Amino acid sequence: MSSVRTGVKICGITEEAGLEACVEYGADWVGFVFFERSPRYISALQAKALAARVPDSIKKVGLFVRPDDVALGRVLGQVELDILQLYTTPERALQIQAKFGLPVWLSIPVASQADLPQQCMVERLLIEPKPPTDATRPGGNAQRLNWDLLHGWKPAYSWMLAGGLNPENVGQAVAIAGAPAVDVSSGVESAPGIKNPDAIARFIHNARTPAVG
Ligand SMILES: O=C(O)c1ccccc1N[C@@H]1O[C@H](COP(=O)(O)O)[C@@H](O)[C@H]1O
Repeated sequence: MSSVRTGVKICGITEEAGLEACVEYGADWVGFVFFERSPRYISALQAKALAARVPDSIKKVGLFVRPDDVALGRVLGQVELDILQLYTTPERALQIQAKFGLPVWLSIPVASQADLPQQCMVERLLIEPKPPTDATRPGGNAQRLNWDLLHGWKPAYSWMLAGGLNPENVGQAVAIAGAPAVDVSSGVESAPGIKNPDAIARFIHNARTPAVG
């Protein structure tokens, strides 16, 4: 069992109480969703106000779905982000990384071991379940991956596990999948888009407390 501290990203921050819980309980990254069809969508101006309250020890991640350069430039002109989390093709992700000069995390939808990439050309890959065919967004659906698919998988690049995690299952997910870092949105909410500070506290604690059995 690994004793490495699990990295934690809390995604879809829309208001101060959720952000304060991330700061108080020690999240490594907070995510702002710039995808209008999400219940966690916030404008660049709202993100700017929240970002001003984030200490340097926590990195700010902007989440974009198939963004064009204009949309990215508009947000980045208003909010200081540290990382771009993208739902797009690998080719476009590389283009964006080169053009905007920020580290890129690329979401990889996984349904079987054959979907696990051999290599990574960006800073990190987010390993997530393939969304349901009728989903209106490519993530944030509270849908979990079969963690057994990742058991013993040790890629030579940085990655993170996402999808359907919550305070009750994250310890087991980390133990089975060997995930060095985890990402959560729906699993720490009291309503879509509204984070629950107590759930954030428990999620972060349990992500870093190895589950046994
Ligand atoms: O959170 C959203 O609304 C969202 C919208 C579009 C793409 C991704 C989104 N969220 C990301 O999805 C995963 C898993 O979310 P959940 O914990 O299952 O709700 C997470 O990486 C979020 O960053």
